[in-house]
Amino acid sequence: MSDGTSTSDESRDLESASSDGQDDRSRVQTSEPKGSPDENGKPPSSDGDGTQFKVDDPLFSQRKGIFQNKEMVRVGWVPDGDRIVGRDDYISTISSCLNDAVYGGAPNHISITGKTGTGKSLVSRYVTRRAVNASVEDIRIGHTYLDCSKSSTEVQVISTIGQQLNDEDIYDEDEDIVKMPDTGLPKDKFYKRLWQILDHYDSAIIILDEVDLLKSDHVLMSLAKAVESNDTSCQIGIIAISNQINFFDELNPRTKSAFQTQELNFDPYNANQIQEILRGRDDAFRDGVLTDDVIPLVAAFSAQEHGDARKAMRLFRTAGELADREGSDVVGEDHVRSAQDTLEKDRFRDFLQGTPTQMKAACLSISAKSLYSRDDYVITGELYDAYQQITNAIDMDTIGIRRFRDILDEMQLSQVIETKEVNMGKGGGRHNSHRLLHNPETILDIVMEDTRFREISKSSLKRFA
Ligand SMILES: Nc1ncnc2c1ncn2[C@@H]1O[C@H](COP(=O)(O)OP(=O)(O)OP(=O)(O)O)[C@@H](O)[C@H]1O
Repeated sequence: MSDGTSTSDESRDLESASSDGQDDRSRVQTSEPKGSPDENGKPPSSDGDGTQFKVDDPLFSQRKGIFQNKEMVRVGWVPDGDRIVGRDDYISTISSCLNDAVYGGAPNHISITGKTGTGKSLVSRYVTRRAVNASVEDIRIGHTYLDCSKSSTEVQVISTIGQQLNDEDIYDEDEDIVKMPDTGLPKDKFYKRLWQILDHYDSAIIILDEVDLLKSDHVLMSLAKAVESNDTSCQIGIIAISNQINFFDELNPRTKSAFQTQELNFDPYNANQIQEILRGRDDAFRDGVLTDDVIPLVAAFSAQEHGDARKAMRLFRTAGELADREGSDVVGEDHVRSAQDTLEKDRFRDFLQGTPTQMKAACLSISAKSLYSRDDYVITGELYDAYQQITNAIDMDTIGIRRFRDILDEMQLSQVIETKEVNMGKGGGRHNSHRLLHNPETILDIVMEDTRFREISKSSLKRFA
């Protein structure tokens, strides 16, 4: 279940990646939103940098707070290289693919898959920044980062890329400044303006994150074929990122043939690597505020799914925020546990929002089993029985087992449950068997927020298990 963390101002994050000791002269001036990290990759010390301010109103006093640099535990922050753990091989492969762009040549396209929180975006943005900083004199490299969950139509993609690259006055053949609006032009005009903007650069690295959320892969083909089709002279390198392992295999054949890539699949982290990642950010907090249990516990919670560094980072930050909010001097185990609870509830609320009531009833059935049955895994038929009892108890329509299976598939895809096939022995046949991946009480709390389920309580669930 992706946590949907906002990664706004992504170009700003890319700008913040350190040059790792290299000449930090970016050939491309990108517009810097307020409060962006400085050019050395150091985050702005916006929250609690020790500066003392005097405020006349006695209602408002300056607290010391838990954080000294909260930006460093924001999911989108791109740290310098020595804080990036266990990704040297991927960094090296991606840099080989981008190498020629540094000298004005054509970069290779890259497709990256891997589970959520395995560092795909971070590594892509970090290496891109290094390439931009390293570019030889007079070579102009443009770079953009696009979250396709926010810009998913062809026009949105083209206009967002164009806007991010259109940071200084670029003139067309009639000496007019090229403007890239959000809407209001025919599609071919959007493309024409993008090509005019790209012509301004020798090469461009375009990162398309969550690329599987594009409404159509046509834009991928157009960008990949742009030079060959004489649309632009700019050498384009696309880094396309997806959580879906088969996404690139399933592209339509025309796109696939234009978009030939170096494929990379990012491995999940183990608990030790997650701890190392967190230790690399502990200076986000003031000296001495983190108790010894915090990092191991955050790492243990994130390792429960698959070693998700995104989850770890959010948990780390939220635990600090909770401690901060209650005016505590330290972050302790209890803050991590409360943060885990808060985040899990938020994620479930997001997941269940807008899903049919049937999904909620199905979630209750597996929660009942998880709370009260002895077995970890429950076969589909038993779950369906529990689901039917629940829908009958609250006088709700009951769907057939085929649709119920679809709902279980959706829960599996969203990592609410894990499904495996079991062999029930002679005559028993093979069955899908499911295990809840989350705290059943959390699910219960969220489902109960829907008034239709109010009459079911935790204790009453026992009879459905
Ligand atoms: N190897 C690493 N070293 C240091 N920090 C890391 C590492 N990998 C991930 N992180 C941090 O974990 C968080 C999530 O990483 P990132 O967004 O790159 O993951 P992702 O694989 O792109 O996830 P998603 O598929 O959900 O977008 C970020 O804050 C990132 O800085």
